Amino acid sequence: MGTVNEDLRRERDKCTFDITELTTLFDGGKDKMLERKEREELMVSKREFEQGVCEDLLSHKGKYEECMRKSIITFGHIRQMQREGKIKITDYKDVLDCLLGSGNTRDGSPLALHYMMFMPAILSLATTEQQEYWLSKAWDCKIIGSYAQTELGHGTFIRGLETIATYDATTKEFVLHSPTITSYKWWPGGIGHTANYSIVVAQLYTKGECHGIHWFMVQVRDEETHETLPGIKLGDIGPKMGLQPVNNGFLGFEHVRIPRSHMLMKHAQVLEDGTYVKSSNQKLLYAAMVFVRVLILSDMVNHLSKAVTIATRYSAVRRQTPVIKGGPELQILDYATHQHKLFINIASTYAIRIVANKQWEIYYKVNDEVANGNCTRLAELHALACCLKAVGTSDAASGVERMRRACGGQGYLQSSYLPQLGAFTAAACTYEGDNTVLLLQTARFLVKTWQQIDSSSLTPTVSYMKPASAARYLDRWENSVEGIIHGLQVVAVKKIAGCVTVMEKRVQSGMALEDAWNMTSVQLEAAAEAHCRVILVTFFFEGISEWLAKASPPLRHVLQLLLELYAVYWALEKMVDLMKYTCISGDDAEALQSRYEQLLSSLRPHAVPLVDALGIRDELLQSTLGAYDGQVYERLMQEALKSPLNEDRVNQTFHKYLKPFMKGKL
Ligand SMILES: CCCCCCCCCCCCCCCCCC(=O)SCCNC(=O)CCNC(=O)[C@H](O)C(C)(C)COP(=O)(O)OP(=O)(O)OC[C@H]1O[C@@H](n2cnc3c(N)ncnc32)[C@H](O)[C@@H]1OP(=O)(O)O
Ligand SMILES: Cc1cc2nc3c(=O)[nH]c(=O)nc-3n(C[C@H](O)[C@H](O)[C@H](O)COP(=O)(O)OP(=O)(O)OC[C@H]3O[C@@H](n4cnc5c(N)ncnc54)[C@H](O)[C@@H]3O)c2cc1C
Repeated sequence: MGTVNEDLRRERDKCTFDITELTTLFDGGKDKMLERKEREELMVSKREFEQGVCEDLLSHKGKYEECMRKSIITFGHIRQMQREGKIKITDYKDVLDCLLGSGNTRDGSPLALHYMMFMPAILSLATTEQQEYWLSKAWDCKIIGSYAQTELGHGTFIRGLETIATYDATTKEFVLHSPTITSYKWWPGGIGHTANYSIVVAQLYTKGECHGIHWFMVQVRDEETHETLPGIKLGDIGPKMGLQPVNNGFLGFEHVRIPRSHMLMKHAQVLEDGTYVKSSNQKLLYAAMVFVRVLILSDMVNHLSKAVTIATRYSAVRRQTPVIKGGPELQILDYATHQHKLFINIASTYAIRIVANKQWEIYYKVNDEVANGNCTRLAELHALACCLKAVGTSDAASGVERMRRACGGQGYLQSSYLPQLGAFTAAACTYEGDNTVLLLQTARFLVKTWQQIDSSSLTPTVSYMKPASAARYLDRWENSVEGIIHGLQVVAVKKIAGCVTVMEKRVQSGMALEDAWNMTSVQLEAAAEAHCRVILVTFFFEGISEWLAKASPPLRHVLQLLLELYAVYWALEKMVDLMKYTCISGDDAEALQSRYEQLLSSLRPHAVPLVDALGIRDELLQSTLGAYDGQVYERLMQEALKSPLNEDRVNQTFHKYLKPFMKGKL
């Protein structure tokens, strides 16, 4: 729009640190930042980018079609980069990072699952030869894939899936069948009208015996005509709360035959004669889910970055109520309650970015170990990925909702882009494992760790449990980031220990272990969350310390404020637990509250620069409220005028219904 809103300009004039310096750290280095900017520049400069109608105004079908057009721009660009050797399948995480961070659609993409699940599943579950065959096709988008695991009847309990794959040794084929309505695959992204292949999860039967769920490559549509193949039943599942163009669908099989080579056999195999060869570790079969959970945490950074950018810029522009009679109305950003809404979410954005990067490091390390036959840390990685996915998506979802409310009524408009971000983050709380279920998986690991604490050495992410349970550790409280981390560690350990004690008592009183677990599961979920809070604050602390070593003094100061705000906020949120389990006093708690309020004031001048540093360009932010120039009111009006309802001065329903109704004729 051109001129920058005066209030926003003033915010930027006051900036005390080098924004590019912070963007460089956030992006993971200068090269990565430049690559991202170059990629985004290329993408938005494409002629096709601007064309088309606003997705929000389209029908369910229209959204799919428009998003397909736009997705091809992004995915075409990714393929081009890959053909030029700029990105490699070995750096698959980076491929996904570019894809998710620089996506140009408003509400997801029908090709998302191809990259987010289909290819990761091939990488995790296919043999080298299978990868050579399938990945090259998928990587070049010669085939488009989906991932069909969830069924109408079962999502969480995957051992209860009903789709059957029976091996026929006479023809060396598997026969896929959906025996009941509840066995129909339900939710696979892209299956509705986009994918021609899908990875399908089914109960494997060979030589009359069931060996549990396994993963199969199944062609569902003709590669040329895109017609559904015989025996395959599929379609779209209809409008959802969001992510309309992701093209989630249903899929069923009527005795569909696929070659033996289409079972993904990296970990378990069926030999030609039908002999089943078990995986050295059956949990490796779940490897793709771990990868995607790790990926989802990274994706939350994109959504939260957008939400805080929109809300913070809008809050600098929006003025409401003079605090002194006759004086100017205040920027809403100046209200402490407003800072309380915004700043923790700005801090969370930085925290989740750092934690997600650390999780990737652990993921790759453990994966290398597994590739060399060492599965010692597999359970730990699973527990970590589960709780970080659960707490990360839940924090992102509540953060986005808070940003929506921080924008008042305007935040409720689709043109603000906050409702779509809300739908993205809400979906992430459910897909790839419902958050409660995942926290209970982490709790299971924590309980086992606690029960073996004296007899075995602890893996790194739970190593704090031993010192934190020592009496000496409990006797001190310190109002500092390190002190808060100690306190949160004590809380986590005490909660886990408490759950074990309660369960033991219940079992001793005659309850079955499973019932005792179920009855204690509200506490178990909370214990897993407490453990995750330890991880989040600790990783953020470690990551910021690394950034501080590279940062110039003005930036260092702001980063320290951000870290401290994050730690103090969570100490205050968890005050009941801290009071219950540590020696924190009422005075300490009051001092923390007062420090928190000081931190809000200290961060106030840095709010706009901190979101500018997230580096989201307007074309990707796609928000009337969040654009860099802050011309909020002009954009809101412009978008409102595009509403199809404004095409007619008098809508036909006036004559058809309203007028007769008002005249008492209807
Ligand atoms: C233009 C371009 C723009 C691009 C923009 C892009 C926009 C994006 C758009 C959005 C895209 C949407 C993407 C959506 C992707 C979602 C896909 C899905 O949901 S797919 C569907 C996802 N569905 C789900 O996630 C389903 C969730 N359910 C599950 O994962 C499982 O059923 C379960 C884990 C809960 C239990 O499983 P069960 O077999 O009953 O296990 P038990 O409890 O009996 O425990 C047995 C033992 O196993 C252990 N263990 C378990 N897992 C693992 C593991 N992974 N590893 C290691 N170990 C593991 C466990 O610890 C235990 O150990 P121990 O204690 O015995 O030693
Ligand atoms: C937008 C979106 C995209 C998706 N994409 C795909 C896809 O591409 N491919 C695919 O296969 N699937 C996909 N899914 C499905 C998704 O993975 C499942 O919805 C998810 O795993 C939850 O399973 P469910 O829906 O069966 O819920 P349920 O398991 O029925 O859960 C319902 C409720 O019961 C609770 N519950 C269930 N079991 C337990 C338990 N043991 N202990 C305590 N509480 C429990 C849960 O916490 C939850 O609150 C997608 C879902 C969404 C929303």
